[in-house]
Amino acid sequence: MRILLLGYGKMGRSIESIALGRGHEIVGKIDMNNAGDLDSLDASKVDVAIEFSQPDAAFGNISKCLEKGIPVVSGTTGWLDKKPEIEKLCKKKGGAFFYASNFSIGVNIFFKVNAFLAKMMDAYPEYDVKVDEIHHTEKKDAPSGTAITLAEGVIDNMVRKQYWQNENVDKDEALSILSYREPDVPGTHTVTYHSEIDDIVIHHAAHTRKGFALGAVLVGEWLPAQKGVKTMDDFLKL
Ligand SMILES: NC(=O)C1=CN([C@@H]2O[C@H](COP(=O)(O)OP(=O)(O)OC[C@H]3O[C@@H](n4cnc5c(N)ncnc54)[C@H](OP(=O)(O)O)[C@@H]3O)[C@@H](O)[C@H]2O)C=CC1
Ligand SMILES: O=C(O)C1=N[C@H](C(=O)O)C[C@H](O)C1
Repeated sequence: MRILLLGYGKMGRSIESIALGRGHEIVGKIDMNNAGDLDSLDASKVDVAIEFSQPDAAFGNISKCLEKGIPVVSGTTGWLDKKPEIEKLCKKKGGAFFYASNFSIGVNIFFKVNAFLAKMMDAYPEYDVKVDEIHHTEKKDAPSGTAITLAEGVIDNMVRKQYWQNENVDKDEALSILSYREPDVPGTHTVTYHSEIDDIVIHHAAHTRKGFALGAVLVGEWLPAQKGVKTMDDFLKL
């Protein structure tokens, strides 16, 4: 597979290492310094683009690739207000686009457990629920994309929670997401149900970025044979 890396920071480098180990070729690396090179890129030399850049760069990167007919795997968080536009462009161009807030298999299992637990806890209003996330201090967005997906999983399955806020809020209908930044933490997420009597806690802690990077490469191997807007549910069939 000939892979174009959009974003060559912590994730781009980790994806490069996994991709080379699986026998793939890296045909280009785009970061802030050479972002203009994407405009003149020859799309016939690329099978798939893997995009882990930053919130203000993702939309431009992805739309340029889709315009050129390059399938795109994106993991950048913090730009999702513009995702509907990308999905429209993908359909218009007959292309392939994949987004996930988290590419780790473990987190995607955790998402399913979270939705199941929220449905069960809907019948027990004595429990309040919150989401905590901890990431490294260089992270540009808050809350994390993963925390937002977890919050959406609760809200979709629990009648009493209607929206999330990125602060501690004491309202029955609001779900608090609390964000913490600490050196070197790859990504830790916790969902806690608290009552006067006890706590029920589900927790995922990434030990390294390998799980995110491997997931992105595996999706990159799969996506070029697909058409349309795809998600982890299409890929993993959990
Ligand atoms: N979905 C998932 O599973 C995961 C998602 N992420 C997300 O991926 C993104 C990247 O994370 P991470 O690698 O840790 O961040 P880094 O800050 O380490 O890397 C970001 C990279 O993007 C580059 N960049 C900046 N502007 C552009 C541009 N216009 N075009 C292309 N590249 C550009 C930066 O270049 P320069 O170095 O020159 O500034 C840098 O190389 C974040 O949004 C993060 O939340 C992270 C882990 C897992
Ligand atoms: O920025 C990161 O590092 C991570 N970002 C993703 C997110 O915002 O959820 C995924 C992972 O937690 C690491």
